[in-house]
Amino acid sequence: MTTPKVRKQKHQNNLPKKDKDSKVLTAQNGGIASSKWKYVAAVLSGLTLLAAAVLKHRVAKRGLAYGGSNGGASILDLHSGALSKNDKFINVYRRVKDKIHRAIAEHFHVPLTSLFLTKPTFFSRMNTSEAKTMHDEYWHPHIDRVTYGSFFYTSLLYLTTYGTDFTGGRFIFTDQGHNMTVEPRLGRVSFFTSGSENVHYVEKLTSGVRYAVTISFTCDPSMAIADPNVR
Ligand SMILES: O=C(O)CCC(=O)C(=O)O
Ligand SMILES: [Fe+2]
Repeated sequence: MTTPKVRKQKHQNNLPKKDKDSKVLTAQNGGIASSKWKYVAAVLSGLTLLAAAVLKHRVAKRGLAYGGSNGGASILDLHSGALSKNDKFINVYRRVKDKIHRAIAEHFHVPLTSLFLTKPTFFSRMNTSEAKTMHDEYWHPHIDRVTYGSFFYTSLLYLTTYGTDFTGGRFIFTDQGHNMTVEPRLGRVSFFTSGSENVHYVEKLTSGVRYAVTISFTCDPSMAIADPNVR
């Protein structure tokens, strides 16, 4: 969505037909679905869900309202998420980031110490406005490792709910055999390996506004970004 490399993958835009084994993880059922390379978790609960709701209002909505593209997709790239507060720092998404970091390490059997936050890590907003630049074209099937370079693992935390806040905008994994559709839901987390095994796209929105956070991790220490030890 954010780099020119997306355009190079445009030839893949013949949207594949869903195979009969495809799974739809609906916004209502709150379930868990996984395969070897992907995992869609149940919604966050307790304080982490509260943290997601706070992120939606304080960072995604307010932050993106400060700018915004003329087309249908906007991002606010925060990388480490460090924010000055009085005489120290806080991290605006530490609670959810730590939770997802642990979950990826556990699911993919990677030691926590070999899994580093990388960039871009960003908030996104999508709406039904007509695309004005290629950065607005989020609906092309793509491979995150190609698009973003440093990603080994992609995670998505959804801040709005399909069917309530927007329509269209479902996330589709296109691989045959493990075809999966994810309906975003506030607090739902999805993570997957960022390579060619997980080609995916987001359907065009047909109404409303969709907010999400993409938090990405790498196993290459040279691509790690500072993750300040802040509270
Ligand atoms: O917001 C989403 O569900 C995914 C967006 C995406 O695929 C990307 O930014 O690379
Ligand atoms: Fe992607």
